[in-house]
Amino acid sequence: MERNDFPKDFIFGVATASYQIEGAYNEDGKVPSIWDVFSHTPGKIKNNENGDVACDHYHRYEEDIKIIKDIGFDAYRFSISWPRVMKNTKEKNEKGLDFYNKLIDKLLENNITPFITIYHWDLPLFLYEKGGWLNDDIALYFQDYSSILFQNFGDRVKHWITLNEPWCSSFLGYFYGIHAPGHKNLQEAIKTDHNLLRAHGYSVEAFRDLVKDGKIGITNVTTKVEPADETEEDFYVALLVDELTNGWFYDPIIFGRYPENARAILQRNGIEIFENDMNIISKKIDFFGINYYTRQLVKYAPEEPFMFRTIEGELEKTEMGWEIYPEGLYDMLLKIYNRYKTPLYITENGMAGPDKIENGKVHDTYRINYLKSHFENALKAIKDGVDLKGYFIWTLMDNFEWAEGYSKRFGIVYTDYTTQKRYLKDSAIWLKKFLEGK
Ligand SMILES: OC[C@@H]1[C@@H](O)[C@H](O)[C@@H](O)c2nc(CNc3ccccc3)cn21
Repeated sequence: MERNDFPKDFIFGVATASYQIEGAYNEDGKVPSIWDVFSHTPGKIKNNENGDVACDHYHRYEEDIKIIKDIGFDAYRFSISWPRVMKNTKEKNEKGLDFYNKLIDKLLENNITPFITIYHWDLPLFLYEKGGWLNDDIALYFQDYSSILFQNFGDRVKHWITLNEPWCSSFLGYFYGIHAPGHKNLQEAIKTDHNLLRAHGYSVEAFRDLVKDGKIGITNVTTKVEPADETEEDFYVALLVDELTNGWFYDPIIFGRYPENARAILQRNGIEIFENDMNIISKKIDFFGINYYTRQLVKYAPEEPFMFRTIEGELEKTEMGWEIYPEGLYDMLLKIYNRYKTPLYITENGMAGPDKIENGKVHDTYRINYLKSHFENALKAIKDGVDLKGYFIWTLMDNFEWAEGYSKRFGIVYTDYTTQKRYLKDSAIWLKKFLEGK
């Protein structure tokens, strides 16, 4: 497989997120986020690490852009830190806007197309203190914030993603409690997800007025859900879990309603489902972003509240314990495209590996094999009719991996956190050769 096997205008990119790489957590007027508070709370993050410094990208962005350029990527997906550009619900932080203006200009100078993610989990504390995603007003606060970004960057940035993975913000942040703000309440998860989708819709509405020649979408985590065994019961719960983890975040945006089986089982468990603003939520988008990593195997378990439990699979796993399952990428690209008939980008795909540095080298052959096999499945999907426009690798450099702190390395570039030096791993060198084949 070569780069030229992909369509001529196919985009290969690399992705990061503000809280995971920037550091400078309290510099130049940036106010706290819920992740600053969560990571400063003892016991929440492995080894009690935090994003105060991270990869110090706030001060090293020029060097990092040089690396992106050197590897040969067409595009770079990054997120804006809401608390870095807004001091409160009304006042902008000009120094924060300046940082992103310099970043965007440097990217364009290097002929790298910027893709902006408006929200990648770092909610300003001043909004959390007003109820955060539980407060219905947040949708309009998000529209105001989005509009400021569109007005400041929309002249140069034409590809926008409203939210990164509302499933994570709502279910990890408000039900499982392993992400900020660490709540454990299913009704809150359902409520926050509805407000996240409302915020998405209001942002799209503003975008159509402010960036008329731009494209906007939303990124969903997209996991292949499979029955653990070939029994009717396992097939049923697989359908149910697919609706709860995938359909719940895709269907409202295209069909203006939540998937019915998941809805029914939530209501049977006394959960209130929300209907308001479905006309806003389903405002037409230009693409879906798919974050694909692995599959989820489920087993019928009537004793469980939602009749299923997740089973550990037998396939080779990454350092996150996630099975390596490239065929699942093909399956989900076909499923999502054929159901929603909306252009797609893979906005994240990658793996955490047992990366060890020796004499400045990291021999991550496993990551080369991972990327190769997932590229092959993406290409197969294109050949089978999926309108797949691009593929962003997660991630540029090792960074703050949320609850895992710095213990998990997803980068194609190795970060030495004591010196802040960056080292191209073998996977980056392989990609450089692959991308040269243009
Ligand atoms: O975990 C790797 C990346 C993470 O660093 C990104 O910020 C985030 O967008 C992201 N989403 C997934 C897939 N979803 C997920 C599942 C379980 C825990 C955390 C994320 C993986 N990743």
